[in-house]
Amino acid sequence: MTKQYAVGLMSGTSVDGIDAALVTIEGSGTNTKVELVHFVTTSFSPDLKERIFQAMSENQSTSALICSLNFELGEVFANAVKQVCKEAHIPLDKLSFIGSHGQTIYHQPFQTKDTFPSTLQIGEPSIIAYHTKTKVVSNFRSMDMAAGGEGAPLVPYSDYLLYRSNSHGRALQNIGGIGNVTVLPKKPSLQNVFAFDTGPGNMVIDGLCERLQGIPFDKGGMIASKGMVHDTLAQNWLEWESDFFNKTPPKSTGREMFGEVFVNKIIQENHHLANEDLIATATYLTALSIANAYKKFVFPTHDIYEVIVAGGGSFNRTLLHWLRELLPHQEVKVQEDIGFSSEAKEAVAFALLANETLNGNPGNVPNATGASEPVILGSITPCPVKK
Ligand SMILES: Nc1ncnc2c1ncn2[C@@H]1O[C@H](COP(=O)(O)OP(=O)(O)OP(=O)(O)O)[C@@H](O)[C@H]1O
Ligand SMILES: CC(=O)N[C@H]1[C@@H]2OC[C@@H](O2)[C@@H](O)[C@@H]1O[C@H](C)C(=O)O
Repeated sequence: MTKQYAVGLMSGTSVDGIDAALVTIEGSGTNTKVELVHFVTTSFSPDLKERIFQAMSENQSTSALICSLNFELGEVFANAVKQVCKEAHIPLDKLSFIGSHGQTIYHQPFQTKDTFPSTLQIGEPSIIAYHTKTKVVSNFRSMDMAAGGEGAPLVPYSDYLLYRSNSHGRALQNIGGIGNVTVLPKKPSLQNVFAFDTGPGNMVIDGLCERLQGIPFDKGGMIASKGMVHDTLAQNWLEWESDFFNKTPPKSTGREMFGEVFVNKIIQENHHLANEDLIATATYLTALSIANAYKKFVFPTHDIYEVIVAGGGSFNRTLLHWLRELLPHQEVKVQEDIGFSSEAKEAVAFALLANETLNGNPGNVPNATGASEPVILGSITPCPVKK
């Protein structure tokens, strides 16, 4: 088995920037060994961030904007690859491949009266490949959808490879823009791993911070820690999307459900509450949606000893406090407690998924996405020059 350098790129639903993880990787499937060499998060400029949100918005988006952003983001992703390699003193020509998730612009996993089941991640792989002179694997979600899946979540495959335990059941909870969990039973197999989106991660908290305080997020959960939680209000807000919360997994969601419209409704209906009370209640809402999801869909059938939190939400101490209160029988840890990085997890996963694609292995977990079978994910864009 040869050790290769690879970069995983993730730009998530929070639109806070690009996560780039430089890893070494060897082997494939259950023999994969992956090590994080270096990690960077590069922020989007405020103007670019605004245009990405505009492209996602059903009222403001245009085809010209999406077309142009696709190429612009390709360059921004290529720059993130260059930066992570430069900081680690690894020359670009040592890179074997890049796994790029892209920026989700729209995710509609179901047939509706106007739309076909579909998902769109942009950030043109040819531009990334050209500027880095490296092969790129991208467009990971489409093949799973072709096989009848929701195209998300995909990280469960990497969770299975990296975090399975022979001694106890684990829940790996990501709290990014959206919250999603991978359930790894004790001594798991790919057949009994399952996963689903639990609901909002930081998306509602961030939306309120932006609208009420003019700041992108609640650092450390400080604002929420000063506010008062109105728990019946949080229960009511969850009721607005009760179809999603009651649905049996597999299921996935996004900004279409917990973005602008959800946040606007909270603000419109609660003028009388102080800003910190609204942010505190939204923080509780995320914790409650996670705990409710476990009580409904995980605990009845699975013995879970520990919950390991990743993603930006793991830095929100108030959110973790509520999660621990609501899950008194589990140990709620963060990735760092078990020797991994909370921030790099998803970017590492896309390097690992690209490696599976290049080795001809499926990368979806049908119990997580609802696909009819395991399929090889992604599109491969070759290195544009002979190396
Ligand atoms: N120090 C911090 N304190 C509190 N919250 C934080 C902190 N750092 C990051 N966050 C939160 O985490 C979010 C980013 O998380 P992350 O990068 O995991 O999301 P993402 O990958 O964009 O989303 P997803 O996983 O849904 O695609 C920020 O928008 C913010 O809400
Ligand atoms: C369509 C899309 O981009 N979904 C994201 C989002 O962010 C978290 C959650 O919703 C998850 O379903 C998914 O991302 C991770 C990386 C996944 O596929 O596992």
